[in-house]
Amino acid sequence: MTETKKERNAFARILDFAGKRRALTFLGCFLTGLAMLLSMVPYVTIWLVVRDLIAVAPEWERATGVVTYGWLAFWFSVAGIVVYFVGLMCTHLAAFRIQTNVRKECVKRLMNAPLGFFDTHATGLLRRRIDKTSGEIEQLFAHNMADLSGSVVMLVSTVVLLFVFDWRMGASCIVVVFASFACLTTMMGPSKKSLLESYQSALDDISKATTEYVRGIPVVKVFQQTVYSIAALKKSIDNYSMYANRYQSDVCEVPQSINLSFIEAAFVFLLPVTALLAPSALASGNFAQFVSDFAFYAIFSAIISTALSRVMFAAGGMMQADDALRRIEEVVQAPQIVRSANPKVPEGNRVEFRGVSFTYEGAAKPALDDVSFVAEAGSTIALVGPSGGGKSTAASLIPRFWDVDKGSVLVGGVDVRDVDPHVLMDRVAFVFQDNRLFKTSILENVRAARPNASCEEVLAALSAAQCDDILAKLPNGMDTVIGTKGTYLSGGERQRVSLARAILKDAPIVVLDEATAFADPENEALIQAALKRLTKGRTVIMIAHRLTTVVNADKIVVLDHGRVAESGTHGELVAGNGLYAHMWADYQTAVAWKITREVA
Ligand SMILES: Nc1ncnc2c1ncn2[C@@H]1O[C@H](COP(=O)(O)OP(=O)(O)OP(=O)(O)O)[C@@H](O)[C@H]1O
Repeated sequence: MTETKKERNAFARILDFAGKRRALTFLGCFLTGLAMLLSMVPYVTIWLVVRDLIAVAPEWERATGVVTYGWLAFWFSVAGIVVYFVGLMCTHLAAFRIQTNVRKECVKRLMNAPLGFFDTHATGLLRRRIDKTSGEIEQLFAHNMADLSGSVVMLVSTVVLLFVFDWRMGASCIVVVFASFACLTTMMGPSKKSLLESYQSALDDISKATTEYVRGIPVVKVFQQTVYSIAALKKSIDNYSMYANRYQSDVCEVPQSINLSFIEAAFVFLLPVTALLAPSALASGNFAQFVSDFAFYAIFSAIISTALSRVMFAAGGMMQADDALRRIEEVVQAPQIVRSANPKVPEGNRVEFRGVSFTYEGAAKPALDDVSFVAEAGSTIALVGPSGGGKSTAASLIPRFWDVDKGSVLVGGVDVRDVDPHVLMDRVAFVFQDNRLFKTSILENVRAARPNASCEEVLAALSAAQCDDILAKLPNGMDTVIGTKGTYLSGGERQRVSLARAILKDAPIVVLDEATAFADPENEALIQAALKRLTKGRTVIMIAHRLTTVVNADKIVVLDHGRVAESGTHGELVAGNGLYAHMWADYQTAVAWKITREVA
């Protein structure tokens, strides 16, 4: 019951995207229904011609109405086509608006979704959903609904007409309607619906597995894992193939073939009944009338077949479209960054975590549990700790990639949830571990941080980020498009370009997540110089595994299992002989071992 209500709401919600054209959907359905009625008139006129001919046989010249019937058939056919065309125009106009608005809404929702949402929702899959599903929705509102309403009108009016002359012959034709509806119900029952859902999910999985496989090809080649690496992809293909086969046989082949057999057999049901009734018609002397009635039912049995197959295909289309509606709803209902009704402006650039707890959706344990620390304005605070301790999670809560479950993250004394998202984004620059550069020029990549920056300002930022050597070796300097014609950047080079982006942004708070992660020694020196330039006079929250980069931090916060294990300066923590002191000792040993090996 609740499910039906929910489904209806999904349909109504998507229909809302038609805006002022909403009424066109209904008008279009009405007109296609009317067109079906008009298109049935020629069948009636055919029967009228047959009836008149039977009545005057063999004096055919007395059948004077034939020409009139011919014209009637012609004009009603034309009217039917015109009205159908206008009806489809209406549904298409509404469907195009729905499709455009659904796409716009999806993009808007995704733009406003917390960045963390994209960690759990593959972007390729989201794109596929928006592209494919909005196409299916267009199909639903432009064709399926119109077809279904037209077909239902055709079916209902045929059934009514069937009882006009002889209810017994009519009933013999109706048998097929019941039998076909039984098949339709089987086709569209709850189990088939869940089969369709599983089939669509298997399709999504295959797309995800293929992307992962293609992405992982370098790793596969390096580790010679050709057999194992394809296992996940093969599993998803097998799974898809299993559902595709079941969908084909359970939903498509069996019920459809049974249904089609019934449809084709519509005429056959009529024959035995006619044979049974014929003797009494002969005896009563009304045989001519009886034959003309038979002609009527013979003609309308054919229409019933057409109407039923139309309903069947339209209903199948509706079932698929229904599934598409649910899929797009997931995007349309993507979580949104909640904007405060009364946003406050942060005063200063102090960052504070106050009793922060956060659990990822579906995770058993919190990633952060009652975490508190302060980064004073203009100071550098380092987050260190074992892998999985919660460093990246803590960093991602500052620009609201996620919102906290408990406690608060404050910037300039204001809870980040009370700051306008644009103001917050202007205040915080985030340098990711895995730097994402667009496939465009270096100029545009850097300018993404401040679209109105001049070329000189971009050049100055690139220079401050130690990118002069990169520009010098590229054919068109900063106008070179990255990723084309052999212009690929190394991990360290990409890192420096993204640091230039952060420098250009000129935000007073900088969050650095593993900024030197991909650097070789030569690049690391350059990155350190760029970082020095970027972090000067700003509040810096940095995550680093190389402990040498955090030695000079004003404060080091050690996160372990989502809790603050200890905090203090490097000297204080080493003296404290706690977790950090052990990590430092291990790090020293590792460095000494590396140097020894290099010297040897
Ligand atoms: N998107 C996610 N969904 C569910 N759990 C997650 C997600 N991201 C991280 N986690 C979990 O949250 C915990 C903290 O992870 P986080 O990445 O913040 O740790 P970290 O200290 O930065 O680790 P590392 O040093 O390895 O990068 C881990 O247990 C991790 O498995």
